[in-house]
Amino acid sequence: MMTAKLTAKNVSINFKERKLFEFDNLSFCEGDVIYLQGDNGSGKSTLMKLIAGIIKPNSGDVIATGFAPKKWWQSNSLLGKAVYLHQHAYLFDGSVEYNLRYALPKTRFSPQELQARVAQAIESAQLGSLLKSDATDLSGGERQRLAIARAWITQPKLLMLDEPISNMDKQSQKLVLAMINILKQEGTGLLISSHQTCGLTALCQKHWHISEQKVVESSHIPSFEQSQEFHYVSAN
Ligand SMILES: Nc1ncnc2c1ncn2[C@@H]1O[C@H](COP(=O)(O)OP(=O)(O)OP(=O)(O)O)[C@@H](O)[C@H]1O
Repeated sequence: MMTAKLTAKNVSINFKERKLFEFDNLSFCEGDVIYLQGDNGSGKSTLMKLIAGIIKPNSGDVIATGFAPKKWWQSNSLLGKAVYLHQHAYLFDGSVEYNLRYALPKTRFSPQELQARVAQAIESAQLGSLLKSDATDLSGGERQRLAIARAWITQPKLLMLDEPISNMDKQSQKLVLAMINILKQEGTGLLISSHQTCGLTALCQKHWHISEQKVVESSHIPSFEQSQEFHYVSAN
């Protein structure tokens, strides 16, 4: 099977008169684990929405290759090719269990495999005691764990996680890190945004940095320890 890949070329994004960022060529494909870094407001979420097909660039294109062709009656848009997990997780009205089981990928897994995957997600995200709770009653960190567990079950080819562990305590961060690590091992392409380095960024192999209105790619991942020290100093 061909590798699923999204390539964005000659992109520029403006909001009214203000240029947010531009770049010549970036691609995101299965197997990639990319750390997307940038200050608050630099455009990390906007870049993810562009790749997800939620917004269109002012100039440039995003091209998808390696995906199954759509049926003739379906529009061949970018939407749905890469899953975008919003910073503030969107959940459905209903219980945690309903949220986990909603729209499961019945074509990719057998019913037994799916059952096992759901059970593993509940265990990994420690949602067992919350299954019957209303998703709207969850705490912020629990909601994020649920949203990630749901994405984990579906094992998308490409997954974008927008600040996935912000506002999480250490224990929740550890759970999420372990789930994301499994997706990495399964070959899911991951694009992970964070304004600061964290345990997650240590999993990454590529670095996209939005700085001075440009998105720059490199293979150098800023180290986690260094930045902890930096934050310690800057907090005082
Ligand atoms: N639809 C829009 N119309 C106008 N301005 C927008 C729109 N979407 C985003 N912006 C602006 O673009 C800038 C970048 O927003 P974005 O959410 O992409 O940043 P970010 O890097 O993800 O920030 P943070 O780290 O704070 O989440 C912000 O100043 C925001 O106000």
